[in-house]
Amino acid sequence: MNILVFNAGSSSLKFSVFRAGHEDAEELFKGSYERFRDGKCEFRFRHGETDERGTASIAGIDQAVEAIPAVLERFGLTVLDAVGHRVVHGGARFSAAIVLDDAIVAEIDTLTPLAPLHNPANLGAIRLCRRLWPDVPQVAVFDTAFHATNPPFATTYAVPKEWRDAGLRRYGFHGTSHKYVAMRAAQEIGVPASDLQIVSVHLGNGASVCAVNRGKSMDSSMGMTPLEGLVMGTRSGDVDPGAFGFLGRRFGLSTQEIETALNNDSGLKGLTGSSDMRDLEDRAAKSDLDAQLAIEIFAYRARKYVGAYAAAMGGIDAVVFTGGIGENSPSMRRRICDGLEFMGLRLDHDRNQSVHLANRAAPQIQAYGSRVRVFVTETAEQLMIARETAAALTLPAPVNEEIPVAVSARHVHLSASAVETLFGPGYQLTPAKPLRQPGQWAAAERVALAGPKGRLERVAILGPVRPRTQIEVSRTDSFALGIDAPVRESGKLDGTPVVTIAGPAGNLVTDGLIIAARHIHTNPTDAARLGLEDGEYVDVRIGDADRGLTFARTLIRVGANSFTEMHIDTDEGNAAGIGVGDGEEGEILQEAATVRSHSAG
Ligand SMILES: Nc1ncnc2c1ncn2[C@@H]1O[C@H](COP(=O)(O)OP(=O)(O)O)[C@@H](O)[C@H]1O
Ligand SMILES: CC(=O)OP(=O)(O)O
Ligand SMILES: [Mg+2]
Repeated sequence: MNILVFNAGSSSLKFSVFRAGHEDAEELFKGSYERFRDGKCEFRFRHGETDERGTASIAGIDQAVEAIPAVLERFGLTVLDAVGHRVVHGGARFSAAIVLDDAIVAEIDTLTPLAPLHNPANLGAIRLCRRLWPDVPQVAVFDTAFHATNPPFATTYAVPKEWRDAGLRRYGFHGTSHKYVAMRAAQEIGVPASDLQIVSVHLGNGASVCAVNRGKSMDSSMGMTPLEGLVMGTRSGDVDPGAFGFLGRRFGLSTQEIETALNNDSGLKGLTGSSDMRDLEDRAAKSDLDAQLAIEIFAYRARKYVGAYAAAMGGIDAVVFTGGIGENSPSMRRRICDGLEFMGLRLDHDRNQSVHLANRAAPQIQAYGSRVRVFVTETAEQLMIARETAAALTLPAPVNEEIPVAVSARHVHLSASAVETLFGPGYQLTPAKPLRQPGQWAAAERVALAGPKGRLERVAILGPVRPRTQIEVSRTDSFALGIDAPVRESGKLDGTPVVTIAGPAGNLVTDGLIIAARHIHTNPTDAARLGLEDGEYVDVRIGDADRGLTFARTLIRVGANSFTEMHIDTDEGNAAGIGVGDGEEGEILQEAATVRSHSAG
């Protein structure tokens, strides 16, 4: 599948063409237009061995969008199967990528006032593509989506209820970038992101810092709009909202005028006349005091947020720099890190100076002995957008990961008091056969189950003892017993039916009879490798060509020491044509389901 990706930022238009297969998306072409000034801009096109740079007579991002079809034509990239668009603001409505149609485009349009520097260009690209290629599916990938996990105490402004009810809240942006670079750092460290506390520092023309706490965005410096937080190219970042009153009284400015000035004429541009960090660094080197102060303010604000997010998460393992400035300015990285030694972060100045970022490298630039790691890596917004676009459009496809499947025959887990009732006071079960889940075993003893319709003999007991007795049978078993058992997750036993367990020393009448919901046990390492999270549901394909089945809604249960294995019951095994001890394996299908259900409703 060939996917064209648009990434319109506030100062640049980046676009790529990817070939997406089962493995990953491969970037065939990468282009950019940036440094727009005096009706011109710089472009760069990379395709195979070709690397073209030059100046084009293109005045702004909207015009650059219009120029792209001709560029694609020139490079022979005319076969497109999908288009992925960066959309900066997704509001509260869009927390995942979505396939575009008229209604969705109209909804995105309503968010334009909340991202005035971005959404118009994002929509411009969407409309152009819908006009040029009406039959090619298009997907929007939102900057805000990664921050959907932010807790209410991070997203709520302390303002009147009526305003909050009307939707005044924090969202956060650059999510695609923060997600990618945090994941990239975790990969380099070799520890699942779910075990790490990472501060991601995206410094482009727009800039934000994100607290990625155990793999999830917890907070970020941008707010309801991409204006809050850091000093940016043309944006002020944090200012006292009291400024509105002052500016109204002093200059008679309207809210609209103040908003526009804070978005377009502030930040580095407001401080120096130029929004471009390269200009500022050149000028600062020539002793330009405005440029020097602007650089100091920029670094100081970023450093404050790094410290704040370490405190917010209660720890920090790594800082990752990315974005045009974060990737390319060693002096800015040094200024931000200077003074953070107190929290165990020490930079190695030589490493910081000699960063090379080809081929998605993520070099570490902390000093030996620094407790906090410091990474620099090129952001990969387009790659992420291509992946999400492919996922949103592809039916579940095997990820080539085989998971052992175990068919669990009926069994019971007993409490200590149940063991005594069934086997006599002080009785201890005899571990006879270890199970694949560490520490668990099948006992030598057996019990019988009795219901109004019938009895099941020689039912296995799995040890060790548990706080509560649980009896797991198949639907067929429940018919045999004459008891209607519910499908439940292990441990969720409230309101479950009563059954009689018969042992050599006595009978126990107890609730806890369930049909165990199918599930996959896994551990944090395997979960990270497989892209799984505790509590989520996946589809799994099992079985041979004749009777193979896809089991939908299979629960993921991550345990610190679990052996990765899927558990189904005998009815499910029979249906898929596999039996106990068959050594069958299942394939997890990609979790496109959540994304697809969005586009349906
Ligand atoms: N070599 C460099 N040194 C310092 N700053 C740089 C360098 N290269 C790019 N930048 C800065 O990166 C910023 C643009 O970042 P980028 O991520 O490309 O922008 P956008 O937010 O539009 O995607 C500009 O301020 C630019 O000056
Ligand atoms: C959200 C945002 O500010 O994006 P960019 O940095 O691309 O302008
Ligand atoms: Mg950007």
